[in-house]
Amino acid sequence: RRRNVHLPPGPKPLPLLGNLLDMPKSEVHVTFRDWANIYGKDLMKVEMPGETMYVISDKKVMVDLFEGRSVIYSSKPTFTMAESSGFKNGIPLLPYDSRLKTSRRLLKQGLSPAAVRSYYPYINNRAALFLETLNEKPDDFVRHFTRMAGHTALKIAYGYEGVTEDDRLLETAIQAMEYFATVVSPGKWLVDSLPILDRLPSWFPFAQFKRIQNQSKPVVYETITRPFEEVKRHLARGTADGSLSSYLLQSEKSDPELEDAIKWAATSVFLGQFDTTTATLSWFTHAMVKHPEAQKKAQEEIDRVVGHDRLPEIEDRDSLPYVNAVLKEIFRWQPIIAMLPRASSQDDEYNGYFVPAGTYMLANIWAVLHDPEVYPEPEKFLPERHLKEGTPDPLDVAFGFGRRVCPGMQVAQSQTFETMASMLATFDLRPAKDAHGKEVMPETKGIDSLINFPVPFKCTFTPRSQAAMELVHRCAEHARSLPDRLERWSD
Ligand code: HEM
Repeated sequence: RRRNVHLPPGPKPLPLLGNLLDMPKSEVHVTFRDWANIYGKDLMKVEMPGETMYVISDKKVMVDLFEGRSVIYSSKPTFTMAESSGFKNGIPLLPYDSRLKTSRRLLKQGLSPAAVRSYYPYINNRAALFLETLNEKPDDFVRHFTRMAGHTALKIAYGYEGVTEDDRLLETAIQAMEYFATVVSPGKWLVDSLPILDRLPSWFPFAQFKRIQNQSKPVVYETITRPFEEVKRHLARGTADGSLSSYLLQSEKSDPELEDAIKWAATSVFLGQFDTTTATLSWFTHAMVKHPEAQKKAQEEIDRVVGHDRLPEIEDRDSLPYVNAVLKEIFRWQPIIAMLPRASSQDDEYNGYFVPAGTYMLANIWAVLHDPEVYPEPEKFLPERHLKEGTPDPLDVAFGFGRRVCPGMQVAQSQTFETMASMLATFDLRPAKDAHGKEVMPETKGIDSLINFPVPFKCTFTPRSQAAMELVHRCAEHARSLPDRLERWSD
């Protein structure tokens, strides 16, 4: 019926196996970029057993489809493995249906610009407490990032206090996130391409995936239910503060389905925040250790603009263009989500190519952010490129597009900016030394997972001065003395 309409080009598939044998073990986004340079950046067809993927490596096509034709391209592929592991109602996995639209509406209210501004004082204070723990136990810096982001996420989502060293809620959530990263792994689980396998009993030989599902479910259930029930108890007693879930429970009409959507909206804030923030701040630390010249420039800017009598705050972002350029370059150089999965929900045609309903669309945002024609020498960490007029803003790509754009992007940018600027104001970040006193530069390599973390590395955090540490203690003391309530700002 469709004359002059073709399927997109791609590497030659084998019968049944498709391109499975051509797939690399790691850094799939790099291989897809290389293939796109041969077969086409707009749409490229990659065949997997039971699934045909269209890979997009061009920003204009992403914008055309995900924003211009968002009614067709805002759905998600079915992740059977993740759904049966307890994440069925998780917002990132929802198809584009009425449940998703309700969830996005709730998140829009809960993370509105005014709501996010109401979190600023809390995020600023958390940074001061973080710096104090960093000074006490510098080797545990990644763990401190996770606890700071986890604490902030619990506060925003539930108004929850008291994350202590052995806090079960945070530990359970970390476990849930680990399960999420395992079970949402495009191409890893045969059951995603052959959903009928999901009916196998867990005792069945080779049904290891069923056992993972059974282990994940109670962990996910506890993560979504326990803090939410606590909020409802606080609301009944009149002691709840302005957290996202207490605000939504009060402002929305009482209805079990809506309550379930609020519960999952709060969970998605909680789970959406701490791994992404930890990974971004880990790459920032890595970049500063390897690029002392960029670190020095950022510190000079902070010293000049903010001075030495206070810590930088989120509100200083516009006055610190170089630090802001460092932030942009981190999100460009090491996007923590390299590829975005989407699905088309009806037949379509683009640039002469046929896109059948239900096609698995994969946006290679890493390829866009590493395009040498847009970002010369893309492998290099060069914050200066963002100070040049006309350089496309990587933040427009790193947080996704259209109706599925990351709803937490303002929170994410606020917390990462505040933490980066405060660390630079008070510490020098340097490579660790070996037994002979020689500096050991960390290798720039990501671990192979859903979220792009750097491989573990060592470094040192040296206080920039005695006065800087006194400032940290003063600010941390002040943060501890404040009432820990979130007061909601009105829109
Ligand atoms: C460092 C930071 C972060 C990055 C780089 C990031 C990036 C992304 C990306 C690329 C998407 C997919 C967008 C798309 O498909 O077009 C996404 C979705 C999402 N993010 Fe984030 N994110 C970050 C932090 C956060 C935070 C702090 C929250 C919560 C407060 C959050 C909540 C979510 C949720 C709920 C979704 C699913 C939205 C949907 O499917 O409709 N993220 N994020």
